[in-house]
Amino acid sequence: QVENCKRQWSLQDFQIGKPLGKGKFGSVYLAREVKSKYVVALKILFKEQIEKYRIHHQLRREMEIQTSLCHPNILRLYGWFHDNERIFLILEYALRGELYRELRKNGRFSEKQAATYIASLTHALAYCHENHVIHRDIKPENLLLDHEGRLKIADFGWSVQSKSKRHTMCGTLDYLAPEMVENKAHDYAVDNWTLGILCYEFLYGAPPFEAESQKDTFRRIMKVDLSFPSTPSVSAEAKNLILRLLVKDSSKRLSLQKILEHPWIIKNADPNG
Ligand SMILES: Cn1ncc2ncnc(NCCc3cnc(NC(=O)Nc4cccc(C(F)(F)F)c4)s3)c21
Repeated sequence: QVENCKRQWSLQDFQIGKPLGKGKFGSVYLAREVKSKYVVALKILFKEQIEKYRIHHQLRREMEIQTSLCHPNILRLYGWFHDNERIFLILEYALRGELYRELRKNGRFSEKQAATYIASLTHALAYCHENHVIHRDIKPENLLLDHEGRLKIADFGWSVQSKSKRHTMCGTLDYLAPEMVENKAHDYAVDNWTLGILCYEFLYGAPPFEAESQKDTFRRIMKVDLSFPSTPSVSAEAKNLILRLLVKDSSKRLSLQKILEHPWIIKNADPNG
């Protein structure tokens, strides 16, 4: 009979390899599906943690969202399974790991590399927004690189399927848009703000509103207290793009389409991602 496409996976189907990373709710391991020898990443979450923090609805939403998204710059969630105490996410394996390790290693990226990453992110976010998904938690830790150095957005644990405005407070401090900091209703434009934050961080090596305390970072975000250090020297076009994204009024932020048409992106981004 025809093999049912949504076959039930179990731990016996996989050989577990080296740990790839540790998260708050569980760890990720390299793994290989025994029959096909296909290499994946296996994220292991503990049910008792998921229940304790009452986030099972988020996990269900992530499954729905992630299994419906298919884009070269979005890390695939192939499926999932569970046993008595754990939930396993079967994920696409990104061989070159977390982008922020590259960023910390190099200090910062060249304008060509930064523009290529921003263009890939913009394509992925445009695809998400077309599918009514706001990621809301785009930060270097959630960006992975595959074997060709292509950027993959991962961890939709905080994303939402949104047709209306959202209120949930989430995400790390440095990347929060003003309307999220004020816990106001927010929409897709929060991801545009975050692109501005990341563009700055890729070029200067640190996010623009970094401060000693959370309070100071909040204050700097609310004031859009942005300054460009004299070193490293960054092109005027790059600064122009950052200034067009880090705008407090979310309706005035450059649209994803306009980012792809921006002179700095046209001039510097590698079209092959
Ligand atoms: C480090 N690394 N290196 C190579 C590599 N290749 C692939 N993946 C890696 N890492 C895993 C990336 C992730 C993708 N999707 C995730 N999803 C998630 O973590 N979801 C999640 C977690 C906790 C709570 C909730 C809940 F309940 F709130 F919804 C949801 S994590 C890799």
